[in-house]
Amino acid sequence: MDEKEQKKHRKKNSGAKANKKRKRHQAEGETEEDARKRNPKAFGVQSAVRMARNFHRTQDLKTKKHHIPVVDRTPLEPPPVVVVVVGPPKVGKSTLIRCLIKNFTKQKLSEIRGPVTIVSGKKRRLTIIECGCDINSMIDLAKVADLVLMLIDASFGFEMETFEFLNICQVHGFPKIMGVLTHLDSFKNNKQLRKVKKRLKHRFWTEVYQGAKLFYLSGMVYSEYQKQEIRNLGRFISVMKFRPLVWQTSHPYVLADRMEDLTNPEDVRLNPKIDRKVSLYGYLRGAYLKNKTQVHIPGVGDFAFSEVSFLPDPCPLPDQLKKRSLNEKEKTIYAPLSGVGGVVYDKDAVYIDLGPNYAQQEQQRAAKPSHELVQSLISTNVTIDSKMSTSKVSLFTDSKPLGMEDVESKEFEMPTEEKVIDAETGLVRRKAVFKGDQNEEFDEEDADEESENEEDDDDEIGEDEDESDLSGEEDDCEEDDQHPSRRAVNKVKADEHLKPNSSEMPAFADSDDDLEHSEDEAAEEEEDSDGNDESEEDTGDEEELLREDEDFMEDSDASEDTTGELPSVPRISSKADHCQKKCFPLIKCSCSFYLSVSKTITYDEMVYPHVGGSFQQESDTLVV
Ligand SMILES: Nc1nc2c(ncn2[C@@H]2O[C@H](COP(=O)(O)OP(=O)(O)OP(=O)(O)O)[C@@H](O)[C@H]2O)c(=O)[nH]1
Repeated sequence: MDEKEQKKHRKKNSGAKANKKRKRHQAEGETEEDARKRNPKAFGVQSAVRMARNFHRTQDLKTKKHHIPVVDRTPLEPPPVVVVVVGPPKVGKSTLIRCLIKNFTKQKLSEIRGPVTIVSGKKRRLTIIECGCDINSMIDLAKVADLVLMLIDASFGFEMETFEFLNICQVHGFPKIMGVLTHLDSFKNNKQLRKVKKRLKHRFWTEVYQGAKLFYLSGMVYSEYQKQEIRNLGRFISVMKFRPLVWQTSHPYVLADRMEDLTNPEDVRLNPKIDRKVSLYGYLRGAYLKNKTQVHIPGVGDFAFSEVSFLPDPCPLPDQLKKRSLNEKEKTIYAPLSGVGGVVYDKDAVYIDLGPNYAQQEQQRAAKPSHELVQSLISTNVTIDSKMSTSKVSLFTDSKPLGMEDVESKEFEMPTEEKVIDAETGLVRRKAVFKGDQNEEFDEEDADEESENEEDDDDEIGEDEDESDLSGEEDDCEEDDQHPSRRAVNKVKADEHLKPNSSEMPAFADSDDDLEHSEDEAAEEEEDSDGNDESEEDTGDEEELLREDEDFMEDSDASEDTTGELPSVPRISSKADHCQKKCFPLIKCSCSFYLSVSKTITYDEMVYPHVGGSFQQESDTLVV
């Protein structure tokens, strides 16, 4: 019987016995070298390819370690990481910033202007800024960027802006760059989508580096990118590590997130090219900043600070308590240029943020017209009286423009004010009463009577109702041989012309002078209207017709008085003063805009943020 060959005994490599054996060998002094000698085959080169691969790997690791000794000067509480969102026009930069802000802070910013600082984690803040498509903005922001989100429209492919920015980045050292593909929803075919993604990815890797991170935003839901994708991107940004760039760590620099022009607005008005004194606010990055050092402001030039001071952190990191995530209170946002930032203490004022909703409403409702009003008031060189006398107003789209002569031609009158107390709410409402309203009432009554008698004057009543038909028939008022009801219709027409005229100057309507005047006027108008009523009671008679015409002329006189007072200087100037006080920061903004584009002005002790221009390395410090 053949005995089955027994399995050979395998030496134990682990366990108590093996450990005992190993210890014994060590005690005897046998090293790895000895083991190699004892069994050279086991340690010999098995495969040349594997050997080469191993060699490369160890070399790679060694070179990686060479970077580590770079001194990281970031303080214990580091400044916010500068995230620059770059891309061609309409690629979705603003949408992405809005989504990121919403993701981190649960707040919606309708309009994004300038840098927005948010707390993104327990130890990280982000300053997100959109980079315009002009080369100057790119140059300036490439210097200060820690992370670049490079947006690419996948439906279109790469655009020149992307490559321009990449080239610019090479000058001062490459910041971290992440690609973001948008407009992926425009692909209906999955195969094509995959192909495009692959092509763009490889192109991106060639330009940036092999394996550079590329995010895909696959489409929009209610004008926002998909929540999960934004969350992933946000998470990635908030845990990402940054290697300090030599240029950035060796230069102190400030990315100004707020600016106040401290120059007296009156001086600026008198001389728009006056030297300005400007305060810039922002986090200091890179290195320490000495007082009275020279600073370079891109696009403007080199200047010296007059003063540098510490301010409380407007967007602080949360307290270092042992917890996993931020609570709602800690998710702060600071974006003064976009109108967000709570209470802000300024050199000469305190600003209180009234919340995003309020800001939006204000912007939509009141702010915009008042901007224009204030700006036009500041930039005006001629008096309002003279302007009013030469200006013309077109009340309806088809009507001929009305000048001062027309207003003085005794055809129109201002409405009178009637205070109406609301019985339910007790509110006092200021109703504008036109003479024509009474005429209208009369017409209606008259028409009722006439309709009972089945007369043909219904057409005129129809005209009365149809305001638009009346607009182009001003000259008819002067004709004396008209039917009285027709006359009344024309008066209504005149009043209607005045209605928009009064709304031409809404800003002056609530001044005190105006109110006082309106009361006087109201009394006057009441008298006039009484007269009118009398005249309207008897129609068809020629004498009455003439009398009515006289009344009309009187009314027109009244209207002349009213309209004559509209452009009077005290009323307007008082309102203008009021506006100036109310909108003070806006005035400063408008002036600063002017300065930023003008380079012929000489400035003294002035610092000014301007994203544009090239950096000359004459000064140590950079303020963007
Ligand atoms: N379908 C689709 N539309 C997008 C996508 N991304 C952005 N949009 C739309 O593109 C338009 C432009 O978006 P914005 O965020 O204003 O683009 P932008 O780059 O900030 O534009 P500029 O500031 O003018 O350069 C908006 O109407 C977005 O709704 C996307 O992925 N898919």
